[in-house]
Amino acid sequence: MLRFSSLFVRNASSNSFSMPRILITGANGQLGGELAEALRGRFGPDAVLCTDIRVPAPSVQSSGAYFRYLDCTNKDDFARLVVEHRITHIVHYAALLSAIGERNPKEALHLNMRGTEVALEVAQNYGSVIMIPSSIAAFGPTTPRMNTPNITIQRPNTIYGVSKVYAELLGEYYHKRFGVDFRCVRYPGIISWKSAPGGGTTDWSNHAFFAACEPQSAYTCFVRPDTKMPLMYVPDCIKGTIDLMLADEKKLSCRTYNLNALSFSPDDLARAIRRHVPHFKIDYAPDMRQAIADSWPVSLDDADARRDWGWQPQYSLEALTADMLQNIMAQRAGKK
Ligand SMILES: NC(=O)c1ccc[n+]([C@@H]2O[C@H](COP(=O)([O-])OP(=O)(O)OC[C@H]3O[C@@H](n4cnc5c(N)ncnc54)[C@H](O)[C@@H]3O)[C@@H](O)[C@H]2O)c1
Ligand SMILES: C[C@@H](O)[C@H](N)C(=O)O
Repeated sequence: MLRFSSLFVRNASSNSFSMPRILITGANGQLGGELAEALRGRFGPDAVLCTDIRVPAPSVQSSGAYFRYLDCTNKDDFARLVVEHRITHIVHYAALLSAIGERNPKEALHLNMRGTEVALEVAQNYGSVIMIPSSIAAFGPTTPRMNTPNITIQRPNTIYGVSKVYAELLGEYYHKRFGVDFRCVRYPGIISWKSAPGGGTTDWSNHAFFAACEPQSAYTCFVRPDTKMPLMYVPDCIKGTIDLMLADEKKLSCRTYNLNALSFSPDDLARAIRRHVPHFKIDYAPDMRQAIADSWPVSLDDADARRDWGWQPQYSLEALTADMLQNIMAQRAGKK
């Protein structure tokens, strides 16, 4: 059920909060609804305000979270929602991802850069904690690809990657210069079944599961079979995000953290899917996304996140595969 923000305001009785009140930008994307649902489960029905420029996605509607229209590049509108809803935490998700960003570089430049600037300004002006996810896309072809360190060479060659480095550095600047409580995780490619991915280079890892559950059970993959990439199941991503958001500030030795979980290729995934769907077929037609994938890490060193705030992913490739297939099949049978 979709809820409306007038109820949200009615329950905000003072300016001091023992519970966080979290605004998510770009909440209609792959990750927003899942995060909203987890946060409401943890902090109660009034804890989350989802915002986006599209009508609420099914995952946002089923999360039960309040929804308001917000173009995150509009500073006045953004500030108004933060004030009216007594927001204590901002999760800035709105962005154009890697592949779609290369098709629309000027649009990506505006949304990803301006959106970040506005979100940080609002966080500074109203004292909100701000989480902005970065990505494996913040690395580039000259970065060490195996066990990529937290601090290393960052010379990405996509507009999305450039914008993620900008978000990391600008957030750290706002932290040092203005005391903004900026927190950032570099997500790998995220795999989920409730919402489709938004146009990235890791989308194959989602598409293959949905194709496997079609009657013909066949998928044509846009990167080569041996393209190993860092990937993660959405429950691990959401848990990591919330854990960092709530972590004791004194324990944070840095503001931007690598998060690692799994590394696998389309060929590895096809073998895992065939353990459940033996007739699954995969073939390959690499396109421009191959060059992007080849410029990104294979795995990340996430020792800092493990040490500082206890990051620990739960899902293996086998567990993720079984859970994805079971949920997609239940969804198709009308049971989800
Ligand atoms: N999904 C992944 O695999 C992944 C991996 C690494 C990092 N991330 C980061 O996590 C965040 C969320 O990713 P996602 O996969 O949910 O993205 P997505 O592309 O699925 O969703 C982005 C959302 O932003 C919204 N949006 C576009 N323009 C907007 C505007 N002007 N104002 C407000 N909203 C606007 C879109 O309508 C969309 O709902 C992004 O910052 C992304 O870079 C995602
Ligand atoms: C990796 C991540 O940022 C996104 N899934 C992309 O491929 O663009």
